[in-house]
Amino acid sequence: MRIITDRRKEMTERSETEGRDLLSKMLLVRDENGQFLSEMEISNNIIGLLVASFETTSSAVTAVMNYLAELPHVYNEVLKEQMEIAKSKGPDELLTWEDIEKMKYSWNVARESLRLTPPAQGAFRETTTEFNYAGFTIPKGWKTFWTVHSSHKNPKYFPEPEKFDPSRFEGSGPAPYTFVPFGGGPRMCPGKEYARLEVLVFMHNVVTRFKLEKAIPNEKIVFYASPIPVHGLPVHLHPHQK
Ligand code: HEM
Repeated sequence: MRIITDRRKEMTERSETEGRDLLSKMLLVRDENGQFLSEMEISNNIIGLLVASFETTSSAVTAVMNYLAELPHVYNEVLKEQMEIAKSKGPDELLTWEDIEKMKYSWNVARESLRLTPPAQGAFRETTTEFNYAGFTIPKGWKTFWTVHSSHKNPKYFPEPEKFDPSRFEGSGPAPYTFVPFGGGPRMCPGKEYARLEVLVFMHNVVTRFKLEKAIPNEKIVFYASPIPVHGLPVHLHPHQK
């Protein structure tokens, strides 16, 4: 809270009108009544953003690494795709947006990982109208919780739902609103594209350098807010032969 108070004072003294980072932008934004956000609201928003972005992405990256270590045929296909991209670049050249767009198989793998091991389990919605679901009447105004698992494991939309099969995402992919690791509708995750970038860049940098071997073969997955291997997924990294 003190950081927020000090920054507000500093910005007022300097008559700053352009936000240079998230905190200063939040200090400048006004609500529909022209009021600035309170320090408590700003603090809640920043903590909310950290919770929504950090643990989810870390869980997603960990789950992908776990599958790559466990499934050599999937790892080999990802390696092939990522090596093609790596070979097309100079030694210190950074990845570009065009490179990310080429990572089609890798993204199918990441999506299949998000389907089977989703970092977020669902979210709340308030019903705007009464409706019937599975023989139950849900009245208008009730708070409901939609879950990711019931859709992701539904054999009607995902045959052999427990099988890791990235080809489900080829072509037009799953039907709308059946693959929902980032939610859906107007409150869908705003960090979705950023998360895609983080996961794919991580995959590229690990796979093009190393083969992965799990240090604990049957490591248990536990749920805090997101699923995470109980010991943090220790792996042996074997550099590729030159
Ligand atoms: C793999 C990573 C991530 C997953 C699986 C994920 C998943 C989700 C889900 C399921 C929701 C609820 C959506 C809904 O109610 O329909 C959500 C909301 C949200 N996410 Fe993410 N998220 C991820 C990464 C991120 C990142 C990187 C950021 C920010 C940089 C972020 C920021 C948010 C915010 C602010 C909300 C609340 C949106 C609102 O209520 O309007 N998320 N996320």
